[in-house]
Amino acid sequence: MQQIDLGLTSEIEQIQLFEKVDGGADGKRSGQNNSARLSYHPAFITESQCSHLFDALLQKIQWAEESLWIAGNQRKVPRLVAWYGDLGTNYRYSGKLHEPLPWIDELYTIKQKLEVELETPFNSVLCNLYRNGQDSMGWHADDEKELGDDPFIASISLGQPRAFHLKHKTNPSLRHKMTLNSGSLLVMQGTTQRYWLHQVPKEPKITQPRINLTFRNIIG
Ligand SMILES: O=C(O)CCC(=O)C(=O)O
Ligand SMILES: [Fe+2]
Repeated sequence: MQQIDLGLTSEIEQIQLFEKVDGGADGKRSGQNNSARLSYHPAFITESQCSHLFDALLQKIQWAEESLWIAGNQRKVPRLVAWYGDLGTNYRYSGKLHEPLPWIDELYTIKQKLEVELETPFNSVLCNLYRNGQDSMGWHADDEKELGDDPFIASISLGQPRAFHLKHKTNPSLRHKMTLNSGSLLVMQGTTQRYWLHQVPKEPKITQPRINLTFRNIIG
């Protein structure tokens, strides 16, 4: 495996945390798992590495255009996507089951760094390319059954900073907005996917591309 230096881990900083906002924990869960926790590490990948990594991923990832059938009409998904992972980590998105592409060095290196820093395993990554501000991802939760209960998701952003919104599934007064900068890591854990939705809204004025990598652990 090619070694890629992703920079100093001492720069990691936790600045955001949702705690005990759900009010809906089922009695089986206790302690930390009861909360929807979000932590943001603004410089997980150093600035000097970001542009090199962005260019490599833009070129090497097998970006694909997906379509969705909505009420009998075929609609293009407004971004390019690719799914990488260990053999067998099949994942359903855009209404289709996807088999993983084999790891490329850059993605594998980030996966290993995340596993060390966050002390949790990842066996796959969903890659999204937002070509400009017309590309987006609508409200959803990463709550597919393949991810198990309360999945731990590590989201790396490179390139154009984009807005990231969260809203509680049933309490509309609970909302959170943030910007995901280049080189940042956003960790979503606890009950985030159970009680919250997230989106990357369109920002029509934006002309520059962004790559987002969400590392996941597919179970079984
Ligand atoms: O692009 C992002 O920041 C979010 C991506 C996302 O929510 C997903 O891949 O499920
Ligand atoms: Fe998501």
